[in-house]
Amino acid sequence: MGCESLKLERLKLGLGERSYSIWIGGGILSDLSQALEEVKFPRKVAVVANPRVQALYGGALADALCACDREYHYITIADGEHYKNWSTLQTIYDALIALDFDRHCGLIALGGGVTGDISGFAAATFLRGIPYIQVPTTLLAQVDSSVGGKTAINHPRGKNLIGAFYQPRHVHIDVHTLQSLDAREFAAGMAEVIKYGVIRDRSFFDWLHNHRKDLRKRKDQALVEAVKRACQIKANIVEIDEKESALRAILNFGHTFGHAVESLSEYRVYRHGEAVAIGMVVAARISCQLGLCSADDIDTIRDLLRAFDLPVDPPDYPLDAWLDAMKHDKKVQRGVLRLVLNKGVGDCLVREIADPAPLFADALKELKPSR
Ligand SMILES: NC(=O)c1ccc[n+]([C@@H]2O[C@H](COP(=O)([O-])OP(=O)(O)OC[C@H]3O[C@@H](n4cnc5c(N)ncnc54)[C@H](O)[C@@H]3O)[C@@H](O)[C@H]2O)c1
Ligand SMILES: O=C(O)C(=O)C[C@@H](O)[C@H](O)[C@H](O)COP(=O)(O)O
Ligand SMILES: [Zn+2]
Repeated sequence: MGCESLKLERLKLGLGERSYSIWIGGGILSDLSQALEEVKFPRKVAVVANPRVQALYGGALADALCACDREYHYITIADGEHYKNWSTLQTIYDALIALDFDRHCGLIALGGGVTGDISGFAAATFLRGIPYIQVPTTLLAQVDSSVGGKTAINHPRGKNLIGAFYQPRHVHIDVHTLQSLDAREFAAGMAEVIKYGVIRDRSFFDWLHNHRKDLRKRKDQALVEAVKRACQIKANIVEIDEKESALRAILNFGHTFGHAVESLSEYRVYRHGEAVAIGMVVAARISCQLGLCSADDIDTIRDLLRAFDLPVDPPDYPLDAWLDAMKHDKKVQRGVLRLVLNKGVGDCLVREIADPAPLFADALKELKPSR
């Protein structure tokens, strides 16, 4: 693991008056003032974080907020995917009301994707919308959830079923925060990074393969490059289709099955990224069955996931349970499941699947760990 000095990278996500910058650097957590001034962020701020992240980075962020003359308050939420729910959202609303927040106050989400998604949804709905900033501290949040404005909470029957599209004013990514992540969380983030290569960019996929050792060692330069390329791919897609009327659905590769893995296991067993890793292998298998990729392509994808110690084998639930869980996927149209399928490695498409049962039965049989 290393902390070399790094150039600040600035990306732009262009959405007219809702455009914002994504800054990526090392050690930039303590230097938020320029970004806050650029977006005229409110003077009264609430930072949402869980106890672990608050203990690690709350002090540095508090110093940064003091340095730019912000009145700040911390709102502490419980740690874990199974707390991405109504009750935690209510905790945030209660705190904002107790702090006399008005529309000229702002939220900062400091943490992983759970904190980012729930804080973003609180910001979207409190007083019908207050400004917020994403300060992601997991790899998954830095490459995916902090960018693009999908905010949500889970429902026991399905992932992210209650939410809103609501863009942040700024995304502030400090890759040095990734040094304190445990190995499992780091790997979970790599699943979403690999996703971008599979759906959109073969050269990025190959770069990930060639730099897997540096990435596993969390070398700063490799991390910045991976985060930057991932955010750029996502930003390009969101700029074209902010609200997922078409193209954006490809960012859901591996998620139809992955979300079913999460909800069937009650959000307590698999990290989101782990579930997506399994879901991508299932999607690749179905792509192969439909003639869109070769068996070698499945192996290529699975091998890179395994190189980061990600799970690739679907857990053992009955076929009916899988099919029922996938009914709640947001890509379903008029009751028909739509899957994102890879064309080789580096390209993909979305296809309606009128009769998913035989395809999934076959994929699950083929992917049984004993083969
Ligand atoms: N909105 C989107 O576009 C989008 C995209 C992808 C995923 N998501 C959502 O993101 C969530 C998953 O996010 P996640 O993987 O970041 O999980 P998470 O937010 O639960 O964070 C994982 C763990 O890492 C800890 N942590 C955070 N930063 C740390 C750090 N720097 N050092 C040490 N520990 C740290 C957290 O306390 C937590 O225990 C899911 O709910 C998923 O649905 C949303
Ligand atoms: O940004 C998107 O669009 C994505 O689909 C990114 C996914 O990685 C992410 O997990 C997202 O939250 C899933 O969206 P959902 O609409 O299926 O809940
Ligand atoms: Zn995801």
